[in-house]
Amino acid sequence: MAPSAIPLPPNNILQELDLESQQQQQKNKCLCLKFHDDQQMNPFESLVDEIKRALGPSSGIDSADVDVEDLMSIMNRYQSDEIHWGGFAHEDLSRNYTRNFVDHGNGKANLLILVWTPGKGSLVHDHADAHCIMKILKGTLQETVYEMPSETAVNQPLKAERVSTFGTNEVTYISDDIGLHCVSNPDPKNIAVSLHLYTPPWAARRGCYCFCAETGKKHLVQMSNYYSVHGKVNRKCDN
Ligand SMILES: N[C@@H](CS(=O)O)C(=O)O
Ligand SMILES: [Fe+2]
Repeated sequence: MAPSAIPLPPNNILQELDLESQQQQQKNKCLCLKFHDDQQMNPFESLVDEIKRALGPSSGIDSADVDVEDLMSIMNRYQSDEIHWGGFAHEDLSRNYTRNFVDHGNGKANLLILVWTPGKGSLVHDHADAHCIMKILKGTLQETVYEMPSETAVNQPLKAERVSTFGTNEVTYISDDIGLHCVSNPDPKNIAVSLHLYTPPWAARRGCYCFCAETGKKHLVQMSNYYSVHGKVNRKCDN
């Protein structure tokens, strides 16, 4: 059917043919534009776009209805290639790892690329009541999960539940309902890189707690400062 913006003269075949060809040209133009857009987005950018669509529009920050399995399968489908995300991944061997901001997921999330120094890792920490999905983009990461200590426990060592190793392209999930964790790069020579989706972005707003494994004592750490933002290094970063 002809679009209402272009009225079709019923008895003029030439004009009708002309209109059909105009419509076809318009369709081709649309396809070209779409193709052009897709061509401009590399597969990592398409992944970010897909994550944002899954998170939904910026209608409210609370992601109680977030579909973790859907987000995990979106992240699983992406085949990591450094050429796609290398611009975000800043390494700094003077730190255990760098936190590089990629996107805020329509205001509902924090999407970060972390670059892990060989042999170094994070402190034991919680995730500020948010979902955390992690995909390994390069190398290997080791995760130790601990039981969440009870609020009343004083001077009690944390209980380690399991240690897992994840290789490139693997995806894993943690939340405070599962427990605490720490992550490290076991490779003595090569960096590792991971993509982390936090939703809602509570850690960036409120910070998260780091725990001493021997005593269970915790302290709040601010997580709102990034080593780089959209690929550009932030010289004032202090965490
Ligand atoms: N959740 C940590 C990284 S990891 O150890 O999972 C962070 O955002 O710094
Ligand atoms: Fe974590």
